[in-house]
Amino acid sequence: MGLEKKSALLEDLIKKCGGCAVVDGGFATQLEIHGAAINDPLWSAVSLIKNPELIKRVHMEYLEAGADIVVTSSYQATIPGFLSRGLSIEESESLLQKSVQLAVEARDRFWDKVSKVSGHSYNRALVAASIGSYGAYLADGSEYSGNYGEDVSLDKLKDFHRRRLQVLVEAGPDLLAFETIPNKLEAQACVELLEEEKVQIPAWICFTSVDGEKAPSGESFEECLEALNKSNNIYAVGINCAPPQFIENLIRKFAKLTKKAIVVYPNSGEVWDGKAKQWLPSQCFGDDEFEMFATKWRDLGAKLIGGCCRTTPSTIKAISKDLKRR
Ligand SMILES: C[S+](C)CC[C@H](N)C(=O)O
Ligand SMILES: N[C@@H](CCS)C(=O)O
Ligand SMILES: [Zn+2]
Repeated sequence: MGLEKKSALLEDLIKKCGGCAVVDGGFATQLEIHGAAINDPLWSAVSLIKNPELIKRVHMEYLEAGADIVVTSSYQATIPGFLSRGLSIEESESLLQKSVQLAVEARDRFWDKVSKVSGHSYNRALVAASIGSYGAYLADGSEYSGNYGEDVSLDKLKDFHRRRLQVLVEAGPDLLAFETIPNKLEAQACVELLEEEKVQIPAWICFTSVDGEKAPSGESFEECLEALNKSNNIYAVGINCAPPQFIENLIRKFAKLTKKAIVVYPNSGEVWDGKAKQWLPSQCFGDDEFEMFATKWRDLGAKLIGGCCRTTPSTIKAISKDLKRR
Protein backbone atom coordinates (compact mmCIF):
# COMPACT_ATOMS: atom_id res chain seq x y z
CA MET A 1 0.00 0.00 0.00
CA GLY A 2 1.44 3.37 -1.01
CA LEU A 3 1.71 6.63 0.90
CA GLU A 4 -1.58 8.00 -0.42
CA LYS A 5 -3.60 4.94 0.56
CA LYS A 6 -2.02 4.79 4.01
CA SER A 7 -2.66 8.51 4.53
CA ALA A 8 -6.27 7.92 3.47
CA LEU A 9 -6.60 5.26 6.19
CA LEU A 10 -5.62 7.83 8.79
CA GLU A 11 -7.87 10.43 7.21
CA ASP A 12 -10.79 7.97 7.36
CA LEU A 13 -10.08 7.15 10.98
CA ILE A 14 -10.11 10.84 11.91
CA LYS A 15 -13.43 11.26 10.07
CA LYS A 16 -14.95 8.22 11.80
CA CYS A 17 -13.92 9.74 15.11
CA GLY A 18 -15.87 12.91 14.33
CA GLY A 19 -12.83 14.96 13.34
CA CYS A 20 -10.36 14.13 16.07
CA ALA A 21 -8.74 10.75 16.79
CA VAL A 22 -7.41 9.65 20.17
CA VAL A 23 -3.73 8.77 20.56
CA ASP A 24 -2.73 6.56 23.51
CA GLY A 25 -0.96 7.81 26.67
CA GLY A 26 2.34 7.42 28.51
CA PHE A 27 3.73 4.05 27.54
CA ALA A 28 6.77 3.95 29.82
CA THR A 29 4.57 5.29 32.62
CA GLN A 30 2.14 2.40 32.32
CA LEU A 31 4.99 -0.14 32.14
CA GLU A 32 6.28 1.33 35.42
CA ILE A 33 2.84 1.19 37.00
CA HIS A 34 2.96 -2.55 36.33
CA GLY A 35 6.33 -2.77 38.07
CA ALA A 36 8.77 -2.61 35.14
CA ALA A 37 12.20 -1.31 36.21
CA ILE A 38 13.13 1.12 33.45
CA ASN A 39 15.78 3.25 35.13
CA ASP A 40 18.14 2.16 32.41
CA PRO A 41 19.90 3.74 29.40
CA LEU A 42 17.32 1.94 27.22
CA TRP A 43 14.46 3.27 29.36
CA SER A 44 11.16 1.68 28.30
CA ALA A 45 12.89 -0.33 25.53
CA VAL A 46 14.40 -2.52 28.21
CA SER A 47 10.97 -4.19 28.40
CA LEU A 48 11.38 -5.39 24.82
CA ILE A 49 14.23 -7.53 26.11
CA LYS A 50 12.82 -8.43 29.50
CA ASN A 51 9.05 -8.52 29.26
CA PRO A 52 7.42 -8.32 25.82
CA GLU A 53 4.14 -9.73 27.21
CA LEU A 54 3.85 -6.66 29.44
CA ILE A 55 4.22 -4.45 26.36
CA LYS A 56 1.28 -6.22 24.77
CA ARG A 57 -0.75 -5.86 27.95
CA VAL A 58 -0.14 -2.09 28.03
CA HIS A 59 -1.21 -1.79 24.38
CA MET A 60 -4.40 -3.68 25.25
CA GLU A 61 -5.08 -1.36 28.18
CA TYR A 62 -4.83 1.71 25.96
CA LEU A 63 -7.07 0.09 23.35
CA GLU A 64 -9.66 -0.71 26.04
CA ALA A 65 -9.43 2.93 27.15
CA GLY A 66 -10.42 4.06 23.66
CA ALA A 67 -7.14 4.84 21.90
CA ASP A 68 -7.60 5.01 18.12
CA ILE A 69 -3.84 5.01 17.62
CA VAL A 70 -1.34 2.98 19.63
CA VAL A 71 2.31 4.02 19.66
CA THR A 72 4.92 1.24 19.78
CA SER A 73 7.47 0.64 22.54
CA SER A 74 10.42 1.65 20.32
CA TYR A 75 10.88 5.24 21.62
CA GLN A 76 14.30 4.54 23.13
CA ALA A 77 14.97 1.30 21.23
CA THR A 78 18.01 1.88 19.06
CA ILE A 79 20.54 -0.40 17.44
CA PRO A 80 23.56 1.29 19.12
CA GLY A 81 21.68 1.17 22.44
CA PHE A 82 21.06 -2.57 22.11
CA LEU A 83 24.63 -3.19 20.89
CA SER A 84 26.04 -1.54 23.98
CA ARG A 85 24.00 -4.10 25.98
CA GLY A 86 25.85 -6.91 24.24
CA LEU A 87 23.10 -7.78 21.76
CA SER A 88 24.01 -8.51 18.13
CA ILE A 89 22.84 -6.42 15.19
CA GLU A 90 20.42 -9.22 14.24
CA GLU A 91 18.99 -9.37 17.76
CA SER A 92 18.68 -5.57 17.90
CA GLU A 93 16.84 -5.41 14.60
CA SER A 94 14.58 -8.24 15.62
CA LEU A 95 13.61 -6.34 18.81
CA LEU A 96 12.71 -3.29 16.75
CA GLN A 97 10.61 -5.44 14.48
CA LYS A 98 9.04 -7.03 17.53
CA SER A 99 7.95 -3.64 18.89
CA VAL A 100 5.69 -3.24 15.85
CA GLN A 101 4.57 -6.86 15.90
CA LEU A 102 3.47 -6.63 19.56
CA ALA A 103 1.34 -3.57 18.87
CA VAL A 104 -0.16 -5.10 15.72
CA GLU A 105 -0.99 -8.33 17.58
CA ALA A 106 -2.63 -6.37 20.42
CA ARG A 107 -4.61 -4.26 17.94
CA ASP A 108 -5.76 -7.34 15.99
CA ARG A 109 -6.68 -9.30 19.09
CA PHE A 110 -8.62 -6.36 20.53
CA TRP A 111 -10.41 -5.66 17.27
CA ASP A 112 -11.30 -9.33 16.86
CA LYS A 113 -12.89 -9.24 20.29
CA VAL A 114 -14.82 -5.96 20.09
CA SER A 115 -15.96 -6.16 16.51
CA LYS A 116 -18.15 -9.12 17.56
CA VAL A 117 -19.94 -6.99 20.14
CA SER A 118 -22.91 -5.12 18.73
CA GLY A 119 -23.12 -1.41 19.46
CA HIS A 120 -19.49 -1.01 20.54
CA SER A 121 -18.00 2.43 20.10
CA TYR A 122 -14.44 1.45 19.16
CA ASN A 123 -12.62 1.99 15.89
CA ARG A 124 -10.06 -0.42 14.46
CA ALA A 125 -6.92 1.26 15.78
CA LEU A 126 -3.83 2.15 13.78
CA VAL A 127 -0.29 1.33 14.89
CA ALA A 128 2.28 4.16 14.95
CA ALA A 129 5.93 3.13 15.21
CA SER A 130 7.66 5.37 17.73
CA ILE A 131 10.96 6.94 16.72
CA GLY A 132 12.43 8.79 19.68
CA SER A 133 14.83 11.66 19.15
CA TYR A 134 18.63 11.40 19.25
CA GLY A 135 18.35 13.06 22.66
CA ALA A 136 16.25 10.16 23.89
CA TYR A 137 19.04 7.75 22.89
CA LEU A 138 21.64 9.94 24.64
CA ALA A 139 19.59 9.49 27.81
CA ASP A 140 20.86 12.78 29.21
CA GLY A 141 17.65 14.80 29.07
CA SER A 142 18.67 16.53 25.84
CA GLU A 143 15.27 15.88 24.24
CA TYR A 144 14.23 18.78 26.49
CA SER A 145 17.22 21.04 25.76
CA GLY A 146 17.87 20.50 22.06
CA ASN A 147 21.53 20.87 22.88
CA TYR A 148 23.28 18.12 20.94
CA GLY A 149 26.69 19.82 20.85
CA GLU A 150 28.80 21.18 18.02
CA ASP A 151 29.76 17.87 16.43
CA VAL A 152 26.20 16.76 15.69
CA SER A 153 25.51 17.50 12.05
CA LEU A 154 22.57 16.84 9.74
CA ASP A 155 24.39 13.79 8.35
CA LYS A 156 25.17 12.42 11.77
CA LEU A 157 21.50 12.64 12.73
CA LYS A 158 20.45 10.97 9.47
CA ASP A 159 22.97 8.18 10.10
CA PHE A 160 21.64 7.74 13.61
CA HIS A 161 18.03 7.44 12.42
CA ARG A 162 18.51 5.57 9.13
CA ARG A 163 18.73 1.87 9.96
CA ARG A 164 16.13 1.95 12.74
CA LEU A 165 13.75 3.73 10.38
CA GLN A 166 14.35 1.09 7.68
CA VAL A 167 13.70 -1.77 10.09
CA LEU A 168 10.56 -0.20 11.55
CA VAL A 169 9.19 0.59 8.09
CA GLU A 170 9.88 -2.98 7.02
CA ALA A 171 7.85 -4.22 10.01
CA GLY A 172 4.76 -2.61 8.45
CA PRO A 173 3.25 -0.10 10.90
CA ASP A 174 0.38 2.15 9.73
CA LEU A 175 2.18 5.33 10.76
CA LEU A 176 5.52 6.66 11.95
CA ALA A 177 5.66 8.82 15.07
CA PHE A 178 8.80 10.92 15.50
CA GLU A 179 8.68 11.93 19.14
CA THR A 180 10.26 14.64 21.37
CA ILE A 181 12.24 16.31 18.59
CA PRO A 182 13.95 19.30 20.24
CA ASN A 183 15.43 21.29 17.34
CA LYS A 184 15.23 22.20 13.68
CA LEU A 185 18.27 20.15 12.60
CA GLU A 186 16.78 16.87 13.74
CA ALA A 187 13.37 17.64 12.23
CA GLN A 188 15.08 18.34 8.93
CA ALA A 189 17.14 15.14 9.19
CA CYS A 190 13.97 13.10 9.72
CA VAL A 191 12.17 14.64 6.74
CA GLU A 192 15.14 14.25 4.41
CA LEU A 193 15.54 10.65 5.51
CA LEU A 194 11.88 9.83 4.81
CA GLU A 195 12.36 11.17 1.31
CA GLU A 196 15.76 9.57 0.66
CA GLU A 197 14.44 6.21 1.83
CA LYS A 198 11.26 6.66 -0.25
CA VAL A 199 9.16 5.74 2.77
CA GLN A 200 5.54 4.98 1.90
CA ILE A 201 4.11 5.35 5.40
CA PRO A 202 2.73 8.68 6.64
CA ALA A 203 4.56 10.27 9.55
CA TRP A 204 3.99 12.79 12.28
CA ILE A 205 6.79 14.80 13.78
CA CYS A 206 6.30 16.06 17.32
CA PHE A 207 8.48 18.59 19.08
CA THR A 208 8.93 19.21 22.77
CA SER A 209 8.75 22.69 24.26
CA VAL A 210 9.90 23.92 27.64
CA ASP A 211 8.65 27.50 27.42
CA GLY A 212 5.38 27.05 25.52
CA GLU A 213 6.59 29.29 22.68
CA LYS A 214 9.60 27.77 20.98
CA ALA A 215 11.41 24.48 20.49
CA PRO A 216 13.76 23.63 23.38
CA SER A 217 16.74 24.71 21.20
CA GLY A 218 15.34 28.26 21.22
CA GLU A 219 14.47 28.04 17.50
CA SER A 220 11.02 29.25 16.51
CA PHE A 221 8.46 26.73 15.31
CA GLU A 222 8.28 28.73 12.10
CA GLU A 223 11.89 27.71 11.44
CA CYS A 224 11.37 24.17 12.65
CA LEU A 225 8.35 23.58 10.40
CA GLU A 226 9.91 24.92 7.23
CA ALA A 227 11.13 21.60 5.82
CA LEU A 228 8.17 19.65 7.22
CA ASN A 229 5.55 21.79 5.50
CA LYS A 230 7.06 20.97 2.10
CA SER A 231 7.08 17.20 2.54
CA ASN A 232 4.38 14.79 1.38
CA ASN A 233 5.67 12.25 3.89
CA ILE A 234 4.52 14.37 6.79
CA TYR A 235 0.85 13.99 7.64
CA ALA A 236 0.87 15.83 10.95
CA VAL A 237 3.07 18.05 13.08
CA GLY A 238 2.75 18.97 16.71
CA ILE A 239 3.89 18.63 20.28
CA ASN A 240 4.42 15.74 22.66
CA CYS A 241 5.74 15.48 26.20
CA ALA A 242 5.34 19.19 26.97
CA PRO A 243 3.10 20.38 29.83
CA PRO A 244 -0.63 20.62 29.05
CA GLN A 245 -0.86 24.30 29.94
CA PHE A 246 1.33 25.13 26.90
CA ILE A 247 -0.81 23.29 24.39
CA GLU A 248 -3.57 25.81 23.70
CA ASN A 249 -1.10 28.52 22.75
CA LEU A 250 0.98 26.08 20.71
CA ILE A 251 -2.02 24.82 18.71
CA ARG A 252 -2.93 28.43 17.89
CA LYS A 253 0.65 29.03 16.81
CA PHE A 254 0.93 25.86 14.70
CA ALA A 255 -2.42 26.60 13.04
CA LYS A 256 -0.89 29.77 11.61
CA LEU A 257 2.31 28.03 10.52
CA THR A 258 1.13 24.86 8.81
CA LYS A 259 -1.58 23.21 6.73
CA LYS A 260 -0.62 19.81 8.10
CA ALA A 261 -2.87 18.13 10.65
CA ILE A 262 -1.99 19.07 14.22
CA VAL A 263 -1.17 16.36 16.77
CA VAL A 264 -0.82 17.02 20.51
CA TYR A 265 -0.12 14.59 23.31
CA PRO A 266 1.29 16.40 26.32
CA ASN A 267 2.64 14.91 29.53
CA SER A 268 0.92 15.42 32.90
CA GLY A 269 2.82 18.63 33.66
CA GLU A 270 5.55 16.99 35.74
CA VAL A 271 9.11 17.86 34.74
CA TRP A 272 11.79 15.32 33.79
CA ASP A 273 15.08 15.67 35.67
CA GLY A 274 17.50 14.19 33.13
CA LYS A 275 20.34 13.88 35.66
CA ALA A 276 18.42 12.30 38.51
CA LYS A 277 16.31 10.39 35.96
CA GLN A 278 13.06 11.10 37.68
CA TRP A 279 9.90 13.12 37.29
CA LEU A 280 9.73 16.16 39.54
CA PRO A 281 6.33 17.24 40.79
CA SER A 282 5.22 20.50 39.26
CA GLN A 283 1.87 21.91 38.22
CA CYS A 284 0.27 18.58 37.49
CA PHE A 285 -2.99 17.89 35.63
CA GLY A 286 -5.40 15.04 36.26
CA ASP A 287 -7.91 13.21 34.09
CA ASP A 288 -10.76 15.72 34.60
CA GLU A 289 -8.53 18.56 33.47
CA PHE A 290 -7.35 16.57 30.47
CA GLU A 291 -10.98 15.97 29.55
CA MET A 292 -11.65 19.72 29.54
CA PHE A 293 -8.43 20.49 27.72
CA ALA A 294 -9.17 17.92 25.03
CA THR A 295 -12.43 19.66 24.04
CA LYS A 296 -10.62 22.97 23.79
CA TRP A 297 -7.74 21.50 21.77
CA ARG A 298 -10.19 19.84 19.39
CA ASP A 299 -12.12 23.08 18.96
CA LEU A 300 -8.87 24.83 18.13
CA GLY A 301 -8.28 22.33 15.33
CA ALA A 302 -6.13 19.51 16.69
CA LYS A 303 -6.87 16.30 14.76
CA LEU A 304 -4.96 13.87 16.96
CA ILE A 305 -5.03 14.17 20.76
CA GLY A 306 -3.58 11.93 23.47
CA GLY A 307 -1.24 11.90 26.42
CA CYS A 308 2.45 11.37 27.02
CA CYS A 309 4.54 10.70 30.12
CA ARG A 310 2.71 10.35 33.44
CA THR A 311 -0.64 10.03 31.74
CA THR A 312 -2.32 6.63 31.94
CA PRO A 313 -5.20 4.64 30.41
CA SER A 314 -7.61 6.51 32.69
CA THR A 315 -6.46 9.80 31.12
CA ILE A 316 -7.10 8.36 27.67
CA LYS A 317 -10.48 7.03 28.75
CA ALA A 318 -11.45 10.54 29.88
CA ILE A 319 -10.25 12.11 26.61
CA SER A 320 -11.92 9.45 24.50
CA LYS A 321 -15.23 9.73 26.35
CA ASP A 322 -15.13 13.46 25.84
CA LEU A 323 -14.14 13.54 22.17
CA LYS A 324 -16.52 10.76 21.15
CA ARG A 325 -19.50 12.12 23.03
CA ARG A 326 -20.93 13.86 20.01
C1 LIG B 1 10.81 11.23 27.60
S1 LIG B 1 12.18 11.13 28.72
C2 LIG B 1 11.42 10.94 30.24
C3 LIG B 1 12.78 9.52 28.33
C4 LIG B 1 13.93 9.07 29.14
C5 LIG B 1 15.22 9.77 28.82
N1 LIG B 1 15.54 9.74 27.41
C6 LIG B 1 16.34 9.11 29.59
O1 LIG B 1 16.81 8.05 29.22
O2 LIG B 1 16.72 9.63 30.61
N1 LIG C 1 5.98 7.02 23.40
C1 LIG C 1 6.83 7.30 24.53
C2 LIG C 1 7.15 8.76 24.55
C3 LIG C 1 8.03 9.19 25.65
S1 LIG C 1 8.31 10.88 25.66
C4 LIG C 1 6.11 6.89 25.80
O1 LIG C 1 4.92 7.16 25.90
O2 LIG C 1 6.73 6.31 26.68
ZN1 LIG D 1 6.74 11.67 27.20
